[in-house]
Amino acid sequence: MSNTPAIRIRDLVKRYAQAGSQSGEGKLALGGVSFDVPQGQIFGLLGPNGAGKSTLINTLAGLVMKSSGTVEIWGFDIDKEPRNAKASIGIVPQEIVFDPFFTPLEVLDIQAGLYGVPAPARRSLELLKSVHLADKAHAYARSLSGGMKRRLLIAKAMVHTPPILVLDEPTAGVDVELRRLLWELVVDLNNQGVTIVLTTHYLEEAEQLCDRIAIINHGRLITDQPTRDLVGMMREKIVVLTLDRPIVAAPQHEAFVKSVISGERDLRVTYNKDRINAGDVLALVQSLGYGIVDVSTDEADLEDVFVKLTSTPANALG
Ligand SMILES: Nc1ncnc2c1ncn2[C@@H]1O[C@H](COP(=O)(O)OP(=O)(O)OP(=O)(O)O)[C@@H](O)[C@H]1O
Repeated sequence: MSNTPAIRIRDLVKRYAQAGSQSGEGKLALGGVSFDVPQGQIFGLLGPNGAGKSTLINTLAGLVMKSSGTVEIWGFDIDKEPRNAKASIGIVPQEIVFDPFFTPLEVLDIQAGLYGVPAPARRSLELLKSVHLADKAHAYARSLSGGMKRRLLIAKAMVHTPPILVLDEPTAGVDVELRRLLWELVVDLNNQGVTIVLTTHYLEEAEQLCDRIAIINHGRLITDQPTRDLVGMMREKIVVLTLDRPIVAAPQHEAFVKSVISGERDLRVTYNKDRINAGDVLALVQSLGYGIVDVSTDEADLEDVFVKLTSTPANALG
């Protein structure tokens, strides 16, 4: 298992059947996606709404039947060895669903039973401790706060001690404090050797947390890189200048990626930060006889990369 990826996805296609459609043409949610999730990493799966993230995760969870392609989880093909594949992955769903009349301890015991974990091997209390819910072990699930329920979902996904944990939008709509707690939990689990896959809308957190990021858009993989490299891709910086008089023509330079007049006296220059710096840009503008009244700069981050990579319009997918 040492070099096998935790998850291996090849040419994954999912076309949802369209109700009432006679043609067999449905909604193409995944149009042939291939990538690996390396073992031991925190892997971020990002994409705009409707990109296909949930479809992909639900395929891993066995909740969505793929149309074609192969998926291996911990080396087990989900078609050929579904039980082993299922035993190797824990999924934390987006939706919170519990029977309100069970206590957290019962929720975990029942889930362990469903996974065939024998009673002596169950770690329900230990899991509750690890998600800071030990004091709620005997409370009704309905009495838990939203944040507690989310933590219980993480514990529930771990009852069979899977080597891979997948979290679908774990922090959507939760407050900053709880978000931090959830991320700490994720990092703790990862430090214990669990490979983590998560989807999130919070790019700043993905940037801080994930070792590697894949971005999908319109059902296609558009990038899959170490986070460092992805952010490093943005070699561009922007400086916005307000000048002392109307600009006749936007100054150009070979190190400028773009130079545009953004207002009568405003100039917006995108430049390659490996080649020149903001001071050089200012000096160039001044050398053309303009006085500079105001300056601001903009640093690229994952958000810029994301916008840049996902701003392409939908292609032939339909
Ligand atoms: N059961 C379904 N039947 C038909 N179309 C579906 C179904 N589920 C999802 N889709 C469509 O497939 C595409 C991908 O949806 P999916 O939920 O996987 O995207 P997502 O990236 O998870 O989006 P979000 O971030 O909004 O959850 C969307 O166009 C969606 O409308």
